[in-house]
Amino acid sequence: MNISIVGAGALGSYFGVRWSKAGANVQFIVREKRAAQLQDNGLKINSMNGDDQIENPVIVTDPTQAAPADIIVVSVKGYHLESVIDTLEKLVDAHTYILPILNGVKHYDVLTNHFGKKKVLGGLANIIATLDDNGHVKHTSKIDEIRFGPLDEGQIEICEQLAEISAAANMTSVYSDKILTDIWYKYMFITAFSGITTVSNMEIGELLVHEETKDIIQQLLHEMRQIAFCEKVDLTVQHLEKAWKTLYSLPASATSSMHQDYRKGLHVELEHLQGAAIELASKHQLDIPHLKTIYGILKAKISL
Ligand SMILES: NC(=O)C1=CN([C@@H]2O[C@H](COP(=O)(O)OP(=O)(O)OC[C@H]3O[C@@H](n4cnc5c(N)ncnc54)[C@H](OP(=O)(O)O)[C@@H]3O)[C@@H](O)[C@H]2O)C=CC1
Ligand SMILES: CC(C)(CO)C(=O)C(=O)O
Repeated sequence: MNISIVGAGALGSYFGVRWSKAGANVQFIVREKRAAQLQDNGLKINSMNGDDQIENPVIVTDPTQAAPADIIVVSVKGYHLESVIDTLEKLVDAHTYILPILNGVKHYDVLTNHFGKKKVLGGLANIIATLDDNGHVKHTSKIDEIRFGPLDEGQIEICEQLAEISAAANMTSVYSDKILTDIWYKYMFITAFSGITTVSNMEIGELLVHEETKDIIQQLLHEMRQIAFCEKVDLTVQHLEKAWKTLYSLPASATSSMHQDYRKGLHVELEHLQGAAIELASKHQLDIPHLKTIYGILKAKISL
């Protein structure tokens, strides 16, 4: 299988290396700075599930020079999505599918508006990873799950092919026949988790102490569930319980990637996650006071 990765950051590099080692032809579509780093240092992953590396990754800076791909994995941050549309236009041909693995849902509208619903597969990732100063992947928990599935009947075959190569890779992969629900479950979870950790600048262990704080998290999850319902995605009470259980299962020092980015002074996906949720709520005239409060405070904090 030929896989192009657009966004060779933490996630794109991690899964790209694992697929490559399983026998896929993987090329990384990158900008000049990342290209230089990959040429100088190679592509390595340091992982609790086993280190791995590609000495000479296939690096492409001009998308018109890229080899045709069966699947283009999009793993940029939400705020960079618009900037890769041009690149994707040069990469997509009649046979190519796009697999986004960003958090959130807003990118599905952007991608399907440009490329059509038949082209865009459903995907998400559950992993805690970042790039170190050498541009190597630091994967810091046992979880390294990529989850994907068809959003359209015509996508079943390509998802099955991806499942086959992924099963041979040293990572966890799940072919889901209810990927839209999975994407929304993750969106509910991450919007609450990233919102509360970033706004408070606190880790999860510190946040699960007082009933009053826990109530805010519950309300955030509940508001996200209401938005999902209006978008015709039925997140059940069991989904809420699962989110709650997951929060309790995390080590006390765990936090969201948004909070980690905030602490490093990096740009955060506020508009892509909480901002987009507020837009959807407003379309459905839903009252979501907790999400709006978190968003309003974060907006002020990140513009400091
Ligand atoms: N990190 C994590 O643990 C998790 C992240 N996620 C989600 O996955 C998504 C990706 O996150 P993550 O991997 O951490 O992000 P990173 O910031 O590590 O990687 C994003 C990469 O996209 C590249 N990029 C941006 N614009 C372009 C462009 N125009 N052309 C080519 N490459 C480009 C950046 O490269 P450059 O160096 O050129 O800027 C960067 O390397 C996010 O939505 C995040 O929320 C989900 C689960 C866990
Ligand atoms: C919660 C986690 C680590 C799960 O993948 C995540 O998606 C994030 O923090 O962005």
